[in-house]
Amino acid sequence: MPTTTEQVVHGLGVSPGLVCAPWLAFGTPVETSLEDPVGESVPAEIARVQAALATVSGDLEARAAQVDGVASEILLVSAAMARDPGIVSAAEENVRGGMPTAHAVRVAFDGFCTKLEALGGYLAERVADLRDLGHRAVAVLLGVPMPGIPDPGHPFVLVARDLSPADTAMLGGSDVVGLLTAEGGPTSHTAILAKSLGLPAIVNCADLDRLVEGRPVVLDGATGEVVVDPGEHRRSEVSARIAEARARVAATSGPGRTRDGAPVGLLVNIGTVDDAVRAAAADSEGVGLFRTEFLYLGRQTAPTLDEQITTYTAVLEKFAGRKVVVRTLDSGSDKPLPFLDLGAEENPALGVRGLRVGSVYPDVLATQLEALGAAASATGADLWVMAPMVATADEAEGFAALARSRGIAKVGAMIEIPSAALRARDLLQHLDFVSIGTNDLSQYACAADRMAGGLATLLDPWQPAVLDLIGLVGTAGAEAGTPVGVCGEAASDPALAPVLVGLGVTSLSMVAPSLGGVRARLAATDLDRCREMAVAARSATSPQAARSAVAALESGVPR
Ligand SMILES: C=C(OP(=O)(O)O)C(=O)O
Ligand SMILES: [Mg+2]
Repeated sequence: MPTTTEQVVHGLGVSPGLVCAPWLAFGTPVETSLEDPVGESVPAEIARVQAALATVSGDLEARAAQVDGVASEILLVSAAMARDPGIVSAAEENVRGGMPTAHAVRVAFDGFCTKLEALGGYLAERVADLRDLGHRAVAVLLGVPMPGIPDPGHPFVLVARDLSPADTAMLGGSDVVGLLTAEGGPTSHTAILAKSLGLPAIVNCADLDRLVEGRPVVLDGATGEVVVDPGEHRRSEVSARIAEARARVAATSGPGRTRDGAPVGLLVNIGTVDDAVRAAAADSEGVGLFRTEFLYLGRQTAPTLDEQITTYTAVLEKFAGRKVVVRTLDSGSDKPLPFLDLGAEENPALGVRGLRVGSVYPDVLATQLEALGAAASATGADLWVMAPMVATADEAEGFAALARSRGIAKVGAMIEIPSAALRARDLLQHLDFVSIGTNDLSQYACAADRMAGGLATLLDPWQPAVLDLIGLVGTAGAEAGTPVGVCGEAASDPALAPVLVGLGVTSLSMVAPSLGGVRARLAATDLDRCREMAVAARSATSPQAARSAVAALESGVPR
């Protein structure tokens, strides 16, 4: 029974897991003002500005060297931003104009943030990173501790308004055992990185003001529930549940199965060769989504055929004997590339992105498919290739013909546009498999920008409308005898996994740390129960009601 001092607040659970620990706030940046003292020598102050920015950049580079994969890449991009000549000269100009040095730097960063915000889209999302760099430079100039993750020497739940990628990237080496933020959505970088680190996380929690720093909290990343000041009884109940969950995960291994033995492929999502090296060691049946964008990002020309063959061969070799699903380039919208000029677009998320870029730049798609075909025949790997952002059966047919002409045996499409889900039956006539991208499917089904934390409820994959669309694809797949995967963030939610299986999904692809929880949940649920859960979730009229309806059917199924 809860004690009277307990308080419960709610956010959006984005990385499952249960934890009980004291919470600490993310270090707040120091304020600056025009009233601060001004340095005596302008040249000396300018030199200090340059040194501070170099220190911030160097610090991030050093941190990048301590981590790897996505975290390292994120830090290196931030390090480069701190050296941006435009920012350096704006800060110098402010110093020359008589501003106190730290304030001059702060104002320079604020100016660039405003410009980025005005540009909107992908660039506007970099504002948090840029602001964070400004705070760091100010801390160096004033000789105060860097804002950021505390280091108390014991495990703690980190509480913040939102986290910049640079800070999220450092979570791995810290004592943080859970994350709670006031902002952010289910596909924010905080959510994705927390999941890749296996950290329970809740975002979009409006009630953070009710928390008193240093007090213990119980954070349930599956339900989004936060219990502040848990009583003795609650704490021992949580410890028992954590121990049980660990034991259950440890007790299951190997290919995914429901309790009564129906196979459900459990696969990993990867985005680089480094990811492949790490993920190859995980207990998975292969790769369900290899995002190939990393090969194209941050360069002025497209990667050559040979370069691509080398990369794909390296990844396929890591997964010898297991299937690897590669997605062709998903550029455009939030991933613009300088060598693929698509002109100005009013609404890039609804513009030329994904497979559509292939019709403007057919050589880029043809070269990628040729490289994939060559890598498959060199390795004899079980290669499956799918296109992103397919909207119609004609597009599926065209892509399949092109891929098959390059020697690719298994050709599929991502289902991430409602039209493709509604007419999955037509698409499947041309394809060997489909994989549902729930991140974009939610965005387009509910017309809610996937990066907009304020729209998190609309982006929740438990939205009954999204479940309906997934159900249509599952039914079409079952009729055609064609595999239907899910490779969006929804695949890593253990509570949703049986629902997806009940909707007809045959494989789930996620970051490696999520595999154990999903495998254990499936192993505890019969296929018929999965189907009942799917019906119950679709009968609900809100994500919360869907969760509750499924939880009610879980009695007797260990969580
Ligand atoms: C897996 C997906 O693709 P991405 O997140 O790369 O757009 C998705 O949209 O769910
Ligand atoms: Mg997508």
